[in-house]
Amino acid sequence: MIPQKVNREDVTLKEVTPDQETPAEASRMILLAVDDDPVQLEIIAAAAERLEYPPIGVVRADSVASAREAIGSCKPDIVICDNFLPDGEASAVLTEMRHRNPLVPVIVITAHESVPNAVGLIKRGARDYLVKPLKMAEIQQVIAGSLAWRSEEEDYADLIEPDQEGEGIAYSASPVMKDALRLAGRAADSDASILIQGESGTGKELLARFIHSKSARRERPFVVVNVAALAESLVESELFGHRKGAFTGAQTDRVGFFEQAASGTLFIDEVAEIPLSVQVKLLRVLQFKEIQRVGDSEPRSVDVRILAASHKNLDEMVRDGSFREDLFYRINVITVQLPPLRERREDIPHLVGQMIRKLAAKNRRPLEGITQRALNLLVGYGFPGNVRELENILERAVILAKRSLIHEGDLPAFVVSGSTTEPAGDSLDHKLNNLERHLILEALKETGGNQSRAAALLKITERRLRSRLERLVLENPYT
Ligand SMILES: Nc1ncnc2c1ncn2[C@@H]1O[C@H](COP(=O)(O)OP(=O)(O)OP(=O)(O)O)[C@@H](O)[C@H]1O
Repeated sequence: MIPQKVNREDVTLKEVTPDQETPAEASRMILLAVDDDPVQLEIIAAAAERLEYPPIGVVRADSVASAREAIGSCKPDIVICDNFLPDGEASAVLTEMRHRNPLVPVIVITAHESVPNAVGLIKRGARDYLVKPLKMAEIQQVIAGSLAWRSEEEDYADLIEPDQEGEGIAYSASPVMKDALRLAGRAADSDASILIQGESGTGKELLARFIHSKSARRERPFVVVNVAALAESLVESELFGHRKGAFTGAQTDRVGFFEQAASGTLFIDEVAEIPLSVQVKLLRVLQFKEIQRVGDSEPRSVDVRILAASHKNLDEMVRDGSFREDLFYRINVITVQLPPLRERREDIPHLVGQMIRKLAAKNRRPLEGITQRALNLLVGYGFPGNVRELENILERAVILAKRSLIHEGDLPAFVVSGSTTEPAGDSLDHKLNNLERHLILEALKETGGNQSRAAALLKITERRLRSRLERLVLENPYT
């Protein structure tokens, strides 16, 4: 069975003014029912649809494969899945759901004799189980219980506590992130150089500021230099300064970043971009704590703590000779690896809360929070641009929102239909895919989902548009 697509018209709020909006409309949910027995599917659907609150749209699937597809395309808020399916077991559906969005409750249907098996699944993250033969009242109870559990866990509007400033590193529940923060906190007070690695937008600069603020140098300057933003020929003079007349264009003496950071911390962002010829000079600075301005014959002593960051794999660069091994060991006394956001999805609700508060204040918008459905879509999105991308998406939503909560319709189309759960966000191919996805979705939105007109807008044939949609694992969310 091809997972039956829920009609987004049914589940998306359209133009609803704050006065018209009821709490029920604000939190319309999607239930994915997975069973190869059509009778059981009907019982689940009837039970769900008869629940008065919250209103639920039901998507049906009859195999692991079609459930996987539906999880990707329909972004369920709750899953009820039979333990045994023709092509596999509920555990496969549970794994897929937890990978895509660990906050979505999964309920397993089991025969009486297989209850121990279902209990095993609960240990692996399933929310509850239902024993056959299914009874409407029990299904409704389990659904209501699971969703109540969700709102207890994630009372999103309340995440925005009045006394939170919304600045700084957000609280994290992710074990990997906690380890990274613990390590950074322990190393902060030493003078050791720290290398912060992580994809773009994972918070490397924010972490560097955190380390500085926890160090004995906190009252001294924190200076940031982004090497990628400097012309290659100027990296040396920007870092170390220059004397008047040292080269064409050096009209005055200039203090470099090292001297600006005297007694404080210098954060060298995109350290991998330092040309080899300057790397050897940086190594000398770290060894002897002396810098030499370009055009100067005398070295000057400097006392600076170095924090460096890169989204590139410096190990690999050392191996291929584009980064000096001795410099690598100097700047890498301690390495803190920041995980991509898609690997710590459990932190998204809290980040969202903190950011909405900050952005609402910044943009002077009376925003109170986000609907459960909209948050659910964010948790399920891939975030190739990590926390920075989340912040950009929320800023747009805060500005667009017509009501006191951010709704699904305030999120960009690529989040709603999002298929960016693919790995690694840094390659050119990945970025191009995202751009293409974005442009296609914009065209589809503009034409109300009409593919032939969207293709005309994009100046490609409809056939080509269809093949693009397929290649990008994208479906037309406006049909
Ligand atoms: N853990 C976090 N808590 C709250 N905000 C965060 C967190 N991580 C990142 N941000 C926010 O996301 C944005 C990007 O963070 P930052 O500039 O530190 O990332 P980066 O890894 O240095 O990016 P790049 O590699 O592109 O320089 C910033 O606005 C920052 O405040």
